[in-house]
Amino acid sequence: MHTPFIVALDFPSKHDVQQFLRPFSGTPLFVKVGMELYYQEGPAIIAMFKEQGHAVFLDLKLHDIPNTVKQAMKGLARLGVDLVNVHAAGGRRMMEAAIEGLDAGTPSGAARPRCIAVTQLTSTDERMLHEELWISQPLEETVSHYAALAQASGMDGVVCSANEATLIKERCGASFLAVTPGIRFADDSVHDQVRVVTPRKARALGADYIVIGRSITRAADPLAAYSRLQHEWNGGETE
Ligand SMILES: O=C(O)c1cc(=O)[nH]c(=O)n1[C@@H]1O[C@H](COP(=O)(O)O)[C@@H](O)[C@H]1O
Repeated sequence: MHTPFIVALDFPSKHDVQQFLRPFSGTPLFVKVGMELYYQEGPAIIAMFKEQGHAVFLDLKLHDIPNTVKQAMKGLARLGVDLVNVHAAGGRRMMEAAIEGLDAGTPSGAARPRCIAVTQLTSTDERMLHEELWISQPLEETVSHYAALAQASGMDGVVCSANEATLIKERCGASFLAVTPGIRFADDSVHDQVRVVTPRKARALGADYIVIGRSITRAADPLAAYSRLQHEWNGGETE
């Protein structure tokens, strides 16, 4: 099993990432490669992380017609990543197609990458949901509904705020993964996130994995920030 700490490597280039990772040398991490880095560096950056022994979450949040998602996932499975994602808003058939593509692209003998669905972005609040997206249900119920739809479509779990993890576990069962971004230390800036939770609270609420970017990557001492994350996840207080 991988470490529960997924570090979001939101950097513009391989050079910047290498500089950030230098103090961690020798520590196998669970890294997240998102649009910013992948669109610049492509599959080679995934191969580099795998060679260095890191687990990889390739976060491209696919959301398109079923056939396009299926064919794209076939290619992503060949990269040997551990985790990928889609937007649950793409609907049941799209999510089923994502799994079909992953099954078809996974090399024989290898494990299929796990696939999770974004319920509602952690930058979304209740007002946005109603006034901009025109979703009339309460946010928590919407997240819970999307999680149930994702599960019925064959997903391995969801991306949600840790605030919703308990609800999702009650509805979908303990083994359905809750991967939770929007993680902040109590004294951190929230930036563009809205539904934020501390590492310690995220664990108490039932998160399986926490995704954390700027609180580590922009910290004055990233290694110390990563240690603080482990400490707080394990129930420790920070002065
Ligand atoms: O799918 C994601 O990883 C994701 C979903 C979501 O709802 N919210 C969210 O913040 N993320 C990602 O998680 C990371 C959070 O980064 P920080 O806000 O810097 O900790 C970013 O790379 C986002 O793209």
